[in-house]
Amino acid sequence: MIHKLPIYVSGEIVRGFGRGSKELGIPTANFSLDVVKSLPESLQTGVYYGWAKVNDSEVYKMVLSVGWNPFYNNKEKSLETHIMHKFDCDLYGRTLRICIVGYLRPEQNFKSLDDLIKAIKSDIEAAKTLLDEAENQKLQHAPFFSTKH
Ligand SMILES: Cc1cc2nc3c(=O)[nH]c(=O)nc-3n(C[C@H](O)[C@H](O)[C@H](O)COP(=O)(O)O)c2cc1C
Ligand SMILES: Nc1ncnc2c1ncn2[C@@H]1O[C@H](COP(=O)(O)OP(=O)(O)O)[C@@H](O)[C@H]1O
Ligand SMILES: [Mg+2]
Repeated sequence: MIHKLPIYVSGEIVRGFGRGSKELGIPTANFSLDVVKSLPESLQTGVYYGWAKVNDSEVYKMVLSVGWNPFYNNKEKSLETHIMHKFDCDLYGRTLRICIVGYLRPEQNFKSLDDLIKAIKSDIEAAKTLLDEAENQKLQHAPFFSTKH
């Protein structure tokens, strides 16, 4: 069964393997294992799009990867958000809030790093367009993003 969307998740940004920026050129803000374990069982692994906010920033578009990163064969499930905004410094320790709006595709293995990068870039383009739809635009104004913490 596919979990009903949107769902809202928040938590501290922690360190991953450092591959996102160095190997892919696409940084992903990782949540802790505690947050990953708190996800509903029925949220299937794969690639999603939605909205993201870091501490009291604006709300930005994002793409999200949920799973074991088959290309790297990770041992722990991860929940990683690429925020579509250029930040001047790193975000470790800050609070990330995300609204998961829609599903794009299952996680895949790829023949080369270049193919993985191409797939993620195409996810980013798809997410940009989908998030411009009126129904999805509304979600960036959800009360979840405006409450103080
Ligand atoms: C939009 C998006 C799609 C992704 N799709 C895949 C995928 O299909 N297969 C895969 O192995 N990893 C996928 N990843 C995860 C990357 O492999 C991962 O972000 C990278 O290894 C960085 O990990 P790190 O945060 O531990 O450094 C995706 C990441 C993003 C942001
Ligand atoms: N646009 C962005 N989206 C996500 N993380 C970003 C972004 N810009 C800078 N960062 C920083 O880069 C880190 C992610 O890079 P990455 O190489 O995936 O490292 P890690 O493996 O520690 O998650 C984030 O934790 C954050 O501190
Ligand atoms: Mg990361």
